[in-house]
Amino acid sequence: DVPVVDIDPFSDAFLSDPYDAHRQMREAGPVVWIPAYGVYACARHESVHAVFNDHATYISGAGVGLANFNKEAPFRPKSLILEADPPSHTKARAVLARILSPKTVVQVRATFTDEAESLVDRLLARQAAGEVIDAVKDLSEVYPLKVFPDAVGVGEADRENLLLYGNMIFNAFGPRNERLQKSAELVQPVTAWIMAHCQRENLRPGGFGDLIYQAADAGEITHEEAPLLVRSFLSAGVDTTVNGIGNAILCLANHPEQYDSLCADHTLARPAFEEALRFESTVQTFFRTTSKDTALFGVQMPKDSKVMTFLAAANRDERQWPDPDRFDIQRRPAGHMAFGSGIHGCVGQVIARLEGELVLTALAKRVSRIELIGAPQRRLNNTLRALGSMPVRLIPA
Ligand code: HEM
Ligand SMILES: CC(C)Cc1ccc(C(=O)O)cc1
Repeated sequence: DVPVVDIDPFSDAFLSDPYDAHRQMREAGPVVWIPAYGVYACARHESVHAVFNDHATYISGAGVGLANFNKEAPFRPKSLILEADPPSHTKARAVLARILSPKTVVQVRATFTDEAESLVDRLLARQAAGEVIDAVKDLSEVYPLKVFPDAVGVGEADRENLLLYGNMIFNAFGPRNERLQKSAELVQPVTAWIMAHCQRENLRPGGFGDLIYQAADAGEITHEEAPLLVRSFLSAGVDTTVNGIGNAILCLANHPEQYDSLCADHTLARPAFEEALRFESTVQTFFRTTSKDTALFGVQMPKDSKVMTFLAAANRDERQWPDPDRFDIQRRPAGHMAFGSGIHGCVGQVIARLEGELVLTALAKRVSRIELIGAPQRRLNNTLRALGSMPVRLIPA
């Protein structure tokens, strides 16, 4: 029967350094049982991929966190896309996929590029004037908070609410632990601010948010659904890229020879960002729920069971990747699970890749080395691999 793995995947120790426990779970089998939370778990690439690609057996409608919406009320009104199954998922997905499309990337690339290059220029000027630059507070938290809300059409004021909200939402996919309670202390004012900025009158005409209301005008979705889909942009569109970019900068600071290759060939910016997503996996875990009694790689699971998928563990599975614990920007990590897979695979990934590419390119053009001048501080989160601070010296090119 199912191998048991006695770990707590939401403890500080695990979240600070999960890699040995990932290996333990992979070695134990394709599907294991975590008694601490009463969940099945998949840490191998083959089983994580299998779960994401069978959306009828492993559903999202009962929540993609630890909480089973068949048994307890959601932390907030359900997402119409993330926490939905076909057929309702299909229409919402089509609307967001059209807004966050490769064509959109062409339209925003110049603006996103200017923002990245001018931000790095300003950081070098501040450093030359004697300031210590923090690659999290001054760069990876700043850039996504400028370009994406601008594109959605959110006003400039109080945007730090987007970071507070993201932190809370990603904690809410985990257990109701002290970490979630702390981040939920602000839930009232932050949620009020978020919902206000999902209303059409607070969204710039023609921005990504307004385009959702235009889809409602065209009858693709209802006007009641529109604000909740804008909420999806505000929930998923910032804290993810903040940490995707932060993790990529840390990887390059920790592997200067890789950064040298990037500086010698800027076309490596996109593969470098992709390899950082594989190596550090911004989104570490999330869940599905079995829609019927089923068996996965020989392990029987009853209907209504929670299945925890460890994307970060799948992304370092030696059965899938040669030398998986080596950060290598020349690797082509196609097939990684950092954006998920299947019908719920990240609908914003083209925007995420654009932001990552442009920040790394702006750095590679102007900075010959990123030196850590103090230990980076992690920001522990139930779901995200996140950084709190990273003091650096940016050696000008
Ligand atoms: C490095 C950045 C990002 C990472 C690592 C990431 C990761 C993911 C993952 C793993 C999923 C799958 C969730 C599931 O299968 O249940 C997902 C879905 C999603 N992502 Fe991203 N994401 C990123 C950036 C973005 C951005 C910039 C947006 C823009 C709005 C976005 C919007 C969404 C939405 C709406 C979904 C739900 C899609 C669906 O359920 O069909 N994400 N993302
Ligand atoms: C990695 C995913 C779980 C990120 C995410 C969060 C929230 C939403 C939403 O629709 O609110 C969608 C995607």
